[in-house]
Amino acid sequence: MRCSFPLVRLPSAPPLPLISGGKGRGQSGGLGTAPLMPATVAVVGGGISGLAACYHLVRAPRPPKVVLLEASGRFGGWLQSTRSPEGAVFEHGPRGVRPAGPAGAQTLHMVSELGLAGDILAVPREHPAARNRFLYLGGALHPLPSGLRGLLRAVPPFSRALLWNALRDLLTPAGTGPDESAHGFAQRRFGPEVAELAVDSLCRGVFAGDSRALSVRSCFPALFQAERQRGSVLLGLALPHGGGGAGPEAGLARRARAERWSQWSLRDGMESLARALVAFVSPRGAELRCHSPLTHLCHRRGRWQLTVPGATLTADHVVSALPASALARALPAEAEPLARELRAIPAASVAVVNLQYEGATLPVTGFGHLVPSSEDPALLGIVYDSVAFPEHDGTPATPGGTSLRLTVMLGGAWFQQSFGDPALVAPELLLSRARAAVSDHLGLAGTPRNAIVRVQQDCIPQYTLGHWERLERIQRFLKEQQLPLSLIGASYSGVSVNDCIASARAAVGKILGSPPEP
Ligand SMILES: Cc1cc2nc3c(=O)[nH]c(=O)nc-3n(C[C@H](O)[C@H](O)[C@H](O)COP(=O)(O)OP(=O)(O)OC[C@H]3O[C@@H](n4cnc5c(N)ncnc54)[C@H](O)[C@@H]3O)c2cc1C
Ligand SMILES: C=Cc1c2[nH]c(c1C)Cc1[nH]c(c(CCC(=O)O)c1C)Cc1[nH]c(c(C)c1CCC(=O)O)Cc1[nH]c(c(C)c1C=C)C2
Repeated sequence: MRCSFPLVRLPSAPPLPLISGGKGRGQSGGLGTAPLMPATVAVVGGGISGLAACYHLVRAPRPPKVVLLEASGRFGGWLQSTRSPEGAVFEHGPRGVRPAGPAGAQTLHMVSELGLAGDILAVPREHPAARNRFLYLGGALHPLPSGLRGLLRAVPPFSRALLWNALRDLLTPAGTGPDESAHGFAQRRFGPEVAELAVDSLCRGVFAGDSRALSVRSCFPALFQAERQRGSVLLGLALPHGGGGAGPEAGLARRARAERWSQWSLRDGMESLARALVAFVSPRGAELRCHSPLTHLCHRRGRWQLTVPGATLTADHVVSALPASALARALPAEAEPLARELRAIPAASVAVVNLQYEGATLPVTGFGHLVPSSEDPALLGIVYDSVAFPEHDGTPATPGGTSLRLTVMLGGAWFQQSFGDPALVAPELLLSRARAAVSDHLGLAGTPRNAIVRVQQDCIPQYTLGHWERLERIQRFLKEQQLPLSLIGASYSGVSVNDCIASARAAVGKILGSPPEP
């Protein structure tokens, strides 16, 4: 079966007008082009991005027919929460969402409309889980410097007061290259110590990635822009900048600002956000199909044909909320230029080990600690879940006792070299590495009451050097071929839950010709 990806256009299917992602739309994110108001939209991939796309589509004044295809037997993608018989909640994917910025506010608006406002668990900015983060280095935990003390005095493991790094940033001329590794950028602007300890760990704690391979332009766009626009990262972040505060702040977002939330979760865990989206979109006409992996996607005579085992569907517009590599696998040979770019967006695997200890006490209190790659490449960090969200601890084994939840994250960009093939690694090995780390780093040597090991394969996309050019080539291909295909999700312009939801909203805005309400 041949598809019409090449520049050949059939006479019966004249090109439909394009809605460009450019002027006047006021939204970025969501790669792709769209005809005006398609009758049928197929959304592929039922993670938070695909579900959020369905949510915005069904809320349109005249919604198109919406079909969602999900390969697995459940919806939510990496939003995975387990509740133990004692009522403890364990997160195997995201555990906290930031309320800040327009994307944070839009997510909260959605949460509110889904009827979840009463389920929010918020962490205020003054809380230890918001204020304290640690580095594990040289066999000891070190608080990450904050406030004036960290600026003026040398705080181990840093050998100098951060003021010197700040001065270096103020005096170093802005870079001129189109992109740079996060490591190279930090080294140039703040010096080797900040690059090797702080930025190395930051990249591990957000992307499970290697700062020497990750792109500063794509992973930390605010830092990159700050340097380019103000000549200094610190000045750029401190001075007011255009954009940002778009849209009226109401409801939950206003409450989040008033109560100074730093992050939030949900009483039944993050997966309950996916469940609420399914419950919202299904009665509004969206057809949700799980166990329906897309195996082939092609564009013929102006319509999409989507092949899933045992069936072929047609649609006017496709929203791909798949990981880039999964979309590449479904494309026909004629779309090789697009598939090649998509395959070049890799993803890192993370072993997520949830542990719960009875009657244990942490030596420090905070969000958790990160481990620089120079200390132990295999061990990314440990989240002290009970500090941020004690409501998820469940009932302790003994009345009046305590039940401490921790999550150890292992592997990431170092998975293969540390543990071998993620598909073959023995869970017992990961569990023993995780328990050893908890014992060595935190002094908790007992037997955990609960232990869950999940190997999350290819779970965090890696925006490597030149990622922005890849996105431009993808965009150009879609535009030249006039393909009614939108690419959303973590593979492109931000991995956070907020970014994924924002990419879905922006793509639906382009499909419908106006930004979704509100
Ligand atoms: C361990 C971990 C911790 C994280 N922590 C945080 C955090 O604290 N805060 C935060 O904001 N973010 C966090 N994130 C990031 C965030 O959770 C993810 O980036 C986000 O959930 C990705 O959503 P998505 O819908 O784009 O992709 P996915 O969740 O990957 O969804 C894609 C879906 O497509 C399906 N699929 C694949 N192939 C096919 C096919 N051929 N046909 C049909 N369907 C297919 C998959 O089964 C999946 O359901 C974390 C991620 C991980 C893995
Ligand atoms: C140790 C590994 C990881 C930890 N969390 C993640 C990994 C790979 C994944 C992750 N964490 C965050 C995000 C969303 C990013 C965003 O823009 O909101 C993702 C995908 C949040 C986050 N976690 C840390 C930071 C600095 C951030 C960014 C937002 C913020 O500042 O809150 C640090 C951190 N992550 C982990 C630990 C143990 C840790 C610090 C102590 C776990």
